[in-house]
Amino acid sequence: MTMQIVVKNISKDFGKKRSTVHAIKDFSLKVDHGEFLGIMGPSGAGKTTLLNMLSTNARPDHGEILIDGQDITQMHDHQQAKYRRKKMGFIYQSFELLDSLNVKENVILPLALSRANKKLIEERFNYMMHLLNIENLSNRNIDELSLGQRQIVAAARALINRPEILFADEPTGSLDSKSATILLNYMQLVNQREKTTILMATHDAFTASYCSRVVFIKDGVIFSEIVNPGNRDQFFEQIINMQRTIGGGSYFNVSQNN
Ligand SMILES: Nc1ncnc2c1ncn2[C@@H]1O[C@H](COP(=O)(O)OP(=O)(O)OP(=O)(O)O)[C@@H](O)[C@H]1O
Repeated sequence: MTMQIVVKNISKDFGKKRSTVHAIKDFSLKVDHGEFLGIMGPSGAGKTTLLNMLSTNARPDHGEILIDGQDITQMHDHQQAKYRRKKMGFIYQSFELLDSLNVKENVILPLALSRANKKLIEERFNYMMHLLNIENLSNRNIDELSLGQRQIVAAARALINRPEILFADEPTGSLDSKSATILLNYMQLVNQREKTTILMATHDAFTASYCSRVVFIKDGVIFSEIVNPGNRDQFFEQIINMQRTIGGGSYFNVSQNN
């Protein structure tokens, strides 16, 4: 695999002088093409701030973020917006599906916005619905779907324009364990079939056990990392142990999905 993302010494502060929060501190990271990377750490560790900077939704105060050699922090806002539309997909806990549109209209939205031709839109739509096994939901309204179904539909929308990088922030946060498992299996499938790089922040050890590597953040810096040994149960145990080492109290959810 080749290097896709190179983060060099980025930092991000919030607030004014006296009450400054150093959310991310002199942070460096490398991610290969096709990795499924988990980002874990206690509440307030900086996970969301990091994902926001990697996805051009926030700018670091210092440092560089190279994606395939290009420093995305140096782009103008409109260039970043175009870059996001073309290369990135997003799955967040809150879905952000539009209630006024049906499933199909929601899923094809990213392609429709980038004015793709109709044939391509139909092809990609059919492929995604088939891949995620939700063809039967095409004509439903969003308010007729279960939480789990909404999350899978949100995943289909995030993936329809074949993003090179998929960002997921607590994607299983509002799902029961069955729906979470279904979504994670699909994410893994997409990672393997489409070679999509996935960057996922989560508190949940079961969710993280689907990753190929997990980095643990504490107080804005990398605390440690673990590579999946090729066995999910074993990886799960290693993740739980690392969570215990880092601390962060009961906020870590180690049992819900297992
Ligand atoms: N817009 C903001 N304004 C001020 N402080 C912020 C802002 N966004 C984040 N922070 C602070 O930066 C630190 C890192 O927050 P961040 O949301 O990245 O953590 P996190 O690891 O994602 O936490 P959680 O697991 O609770 O979502 C926290 O101390 C947070 O309070």
